[in-house]
Amino acid sequence: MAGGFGIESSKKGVEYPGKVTSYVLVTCIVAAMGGLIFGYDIGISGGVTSMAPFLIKFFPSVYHKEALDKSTNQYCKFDNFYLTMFTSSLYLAALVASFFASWVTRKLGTKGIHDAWWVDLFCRSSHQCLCSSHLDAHCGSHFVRYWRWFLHPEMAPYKHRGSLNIVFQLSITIGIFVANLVNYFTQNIKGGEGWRYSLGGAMVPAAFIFFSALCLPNTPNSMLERGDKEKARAMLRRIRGVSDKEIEAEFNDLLAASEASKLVKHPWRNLRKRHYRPHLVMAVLIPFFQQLTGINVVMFYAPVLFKTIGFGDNASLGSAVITGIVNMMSTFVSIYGTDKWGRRFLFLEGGIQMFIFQGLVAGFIGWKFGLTGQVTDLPKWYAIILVVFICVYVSAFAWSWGPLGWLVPSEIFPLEIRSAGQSIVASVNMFMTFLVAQLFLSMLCHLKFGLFIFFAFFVGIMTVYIHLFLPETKNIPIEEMSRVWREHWFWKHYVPEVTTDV
Ligand SMILES: OC[C@H]1O[C@](O)(CO)[C@@H](O)[C@@H]1O
Repeated sequence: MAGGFGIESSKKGVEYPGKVTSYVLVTCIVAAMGGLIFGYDIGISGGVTSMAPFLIKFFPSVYHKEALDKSTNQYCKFDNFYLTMFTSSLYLAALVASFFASWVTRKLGTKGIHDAWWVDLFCRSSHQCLCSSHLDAHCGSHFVRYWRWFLHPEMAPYKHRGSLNIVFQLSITIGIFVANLVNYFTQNIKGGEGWRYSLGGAMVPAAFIFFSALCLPNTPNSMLERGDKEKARAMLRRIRGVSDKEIEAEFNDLLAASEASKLVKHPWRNLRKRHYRPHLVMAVLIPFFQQLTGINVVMFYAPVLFKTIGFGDNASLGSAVITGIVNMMSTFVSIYGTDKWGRRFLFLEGGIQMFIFQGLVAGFIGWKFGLTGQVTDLPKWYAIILVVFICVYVSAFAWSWGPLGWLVPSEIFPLEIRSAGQSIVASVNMFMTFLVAQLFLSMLCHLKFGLFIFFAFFVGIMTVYIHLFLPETKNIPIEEMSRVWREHWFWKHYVPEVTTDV
């Protein structure tokens, strides 16, 4: 039964039969393609903004400061409000969209939201054309992108839920890597128009998603929410790949949860109730902290960052490809380990590793660039070590906060507050992503190498926070999740044994 709700399941540790059917796999893969396009957008803009022809065309003042004025303090050479708006505006659009996603999901079901991808395709086609104006609006089509994956945790058998869910993050990292690679090659296109291909390339995954979205099914939960009982049963059977009889227990639990959730008239108000305090706190703090790892400094601005520390054009974009590969490959560690070692272990290990290597990056940059940001010669070994440090930091994020920052929130909400809770997660994530994207270059200019100490400080805090407040959620069916709070040393004061008010 949905955790923290009146009709709590008494079957502690209940096991529902189910296989990883091809249906589950295909559904997860197709849905995860949403991540691909998200990742592409993350990876593409930083590379483009480091390309001279792009800067000359749209940001000539930045170009002059960066390329021509050799006396410039290195920390500040890219600091420009409009340049960061070019990247951050995407996440502002996504923020607005994530508010509507909850409503659309309830009205149209999960499939309705997938089908809204045509909006995306349309916007992407216009994207490249619009690029000839000063600040490309970037299109508000991020509408549903961040939302959709959350709707699927119940489709995976709970013992594999972690690994399957992380396919979404994996696809984000693939998207980022592809974008890095595209930038690396387009920068050399003759005539200086390479950036057009980079930005226009986003249409490819958009088209893929449009066509594949047509085959995505609704989840059983979503069908139940809209009253299609028999269809929901058939879908659950298909997804689990077992007989009618074997899904009976799970179906009845889903049904009861769904009926209970229909009684809920005010999910937003409910979320503020005391026994949902742990959920609310996690919904805000997990995405908040995920972005305060500073990961998007590397993901968005790696080429700009590498140029800042003295790399040439090719080396900057090449190094971004390397961080992209590391990010992608390390996500497999999480896919392998999350259901084996648990969420807490990965969070804690990843946090400690990020803390150490962010400190090293800060120390290393500070050592050569000091407070003035003036530097004359940078030996090759220095550059290599710095890239290695950044890669070790990225790998830690990629097997911890990256995937788990989505996975854990997707599995802790009981059905009756799920859409409201997940709306908060997506909104906080997008808001923080926007802030980091918008403020990074200016913070680098003012805090200098201390910026990496700033992020390391938050990584320290979030690691302690996880240690103290996040219960282990591996191998717990979503319907039984409330017990992890009831058994937690702190949250048990908020989540009583039986809760009746909805
Ligand atoms: O792989 C790195 C990417 O992962 C995310 O945290 C999303 O989970 C993005 O904000 C980041 O750019």
